[in-house]
Amino acid sequence: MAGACGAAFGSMLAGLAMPLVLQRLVDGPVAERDFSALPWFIGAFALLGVAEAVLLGARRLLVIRPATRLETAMRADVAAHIQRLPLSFHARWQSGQLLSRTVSDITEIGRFVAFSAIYLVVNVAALAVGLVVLAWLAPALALVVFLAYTPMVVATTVFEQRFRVVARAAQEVGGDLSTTVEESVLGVRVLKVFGRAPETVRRFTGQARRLRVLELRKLSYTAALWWVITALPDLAIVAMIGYGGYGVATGALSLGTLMAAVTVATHLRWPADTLGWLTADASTAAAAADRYWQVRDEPVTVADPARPRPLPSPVRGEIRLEGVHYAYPGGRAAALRGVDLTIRAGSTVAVAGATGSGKSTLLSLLSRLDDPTSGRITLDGVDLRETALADLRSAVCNAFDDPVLFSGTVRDNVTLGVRDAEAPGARDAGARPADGGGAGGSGGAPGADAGAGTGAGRAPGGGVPDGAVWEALRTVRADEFVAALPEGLSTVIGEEGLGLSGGQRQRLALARAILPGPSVLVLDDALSALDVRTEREVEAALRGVLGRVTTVVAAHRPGTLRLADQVVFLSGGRVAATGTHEELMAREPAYRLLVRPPLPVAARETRAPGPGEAPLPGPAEAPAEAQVPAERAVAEDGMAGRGRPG
Ligand SMILES: Nc1ncnc2c1ncn2[C@@H]1O[C@H](COP(=O)(O)OP(=O)(O)OP(=O)(O)O)[C@@H](O)[C@H]1O
Repeated sequence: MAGACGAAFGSMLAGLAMPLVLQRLVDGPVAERDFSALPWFIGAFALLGVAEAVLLGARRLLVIRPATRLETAMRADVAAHIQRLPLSFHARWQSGQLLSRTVSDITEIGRFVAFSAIYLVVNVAALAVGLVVLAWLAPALALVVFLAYTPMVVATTVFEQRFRVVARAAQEVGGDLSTTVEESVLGVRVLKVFGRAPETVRRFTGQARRLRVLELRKLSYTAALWWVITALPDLAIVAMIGYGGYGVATGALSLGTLMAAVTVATHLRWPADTLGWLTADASTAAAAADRYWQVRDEPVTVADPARPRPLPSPVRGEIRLEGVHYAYPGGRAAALRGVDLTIRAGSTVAVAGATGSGKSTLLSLLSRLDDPTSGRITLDGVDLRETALADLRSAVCNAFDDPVLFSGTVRDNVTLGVRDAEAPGARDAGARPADGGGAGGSGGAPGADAGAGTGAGRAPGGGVPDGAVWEALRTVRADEFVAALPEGLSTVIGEEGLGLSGGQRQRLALARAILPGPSVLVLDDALSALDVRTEREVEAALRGVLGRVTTVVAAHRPGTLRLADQVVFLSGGRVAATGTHEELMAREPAYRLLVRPPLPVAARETRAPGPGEAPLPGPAEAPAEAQVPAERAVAEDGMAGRGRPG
């Protein structure tokens, strides 16, 4: 960058030297009509011209590498930073705003660094050097130029302040525009069925119009500045010619000096003219940099400790929550309020509770998507904050109710959680090179795919053998539909997994969670889109395959709750009760109401209570103390919800 500045400055000096050679030529050989030295003058002009051109080219070559490298580095840096930021940050920020900051704002900064920054420095220097040269040639003419250029500085300062505000507003609206596009594309089905597509288009058009108004305001500021910036140097030249012409006529000034002074003033027009848009560029880049640093300065609260404590090997999977509180930034009430819980290694624990009771929040803390506001969580006795995030996330895998799939193949999506070193089955891949077919429950198709996709039955992503991928798919009953896809594991599924049913997407997300062979599996309503029969099959298969894995599952359905060794019943962010499903059904009316709400009278008359279940009181016969807390629990949790799914 310094080299580029030097080259630009050199080319500017070469340009400014030409009028001085001109002065010598006019006052010397031309005035004396002695052209013997003319070739030297021509040579000097040619040399200065070539130097100016070469140095300009050098500036461009020198700057382009560091500037593009800076742009790429900033982009990579902010993208990595966004990935490190906790869940609470992502809950606050619109994705469109993040998109515009990582894409268009950094482009603005890159452009400023590559071009405008250098010329802002060099052109201001050119104006200063030009004035010094003029003062040396003819102080009176320098004064004329100086007086003309002073209002330009004032105008530019005022312009910069105003333009920056509008530039910032335009960038914000650009971010909103990206958010609207993104939401309208992701939510296209909802918008269509509720007939809201035209309204979204109207919203988009409104934002586009607001952007246009702001862009027009930017242009009107620039136009006003341009007017000042173009008019004043012209006026200066007119004044110089008038005053200088009088000086030449009276003999106070040589013709060569006047020509040189006017040429210098003309030469300074470009640096003066460009001040307008260079300042505009600087303001835009400054506003973009503000927006960039707004994200970059967000503290990474969930980070590796300075000296990470290793988890025991192998991880047993005992989890303890001690006085865990969690409050979302800006949330009205704490989502978790003093949760104490022990989850035995290898056990299956179901977390139940009304909507908004804190299930998803609790589950997200187990893999440190965020840290408790107070209290602590340990895994095999190690505080989650004391261990390396990579180790923790190898040990704990999540599947969510909203299964996010990325654009890529089925294989890419399912092997997403596997790091190269830990590829399951990689050790014994040699022993069963083509076991993709064997693992797939549907006969030859999976094997055929394994062969067709990779040639050796090994997946490219993470070095996971296709056999292991099929095994995971079979466990979650996804092997049949994947085998029926046109290219099996290599079928490209669209962004967000569109093209697959909700249940199919959930099963792929589940296969992704079990493939790395975690010690703790966290399932946040991860089977909610499956029909009851498939859910039972998947649960049974999961139990068989996962064996001693600690499983924490947020669940509503009695079938899932019954399978758990322990059910934790949350209410309003607190553990209201723990026990087996049957115990809670027998002794917790609120739990009973949640899991099996009162049936309509006709149905209640024909239905006998289940095993270990006390008869369910109807609204009329329920004891007041049993019914009120239950209803209040449900109502409170419902009230606490902000309509945002966990
Ligand atoms: N990003 C957020 N910002 C502020 N409050 C939030 C946020 N996400 C959740 N909450 C609040 O935290 C509480 C617990 O939410 P959580 O999603 O954990 O409930 P849940 O039991 O999983 O609900 P559901 O069964 O509906 O998924 C709710 O009151 C909810 O409104």
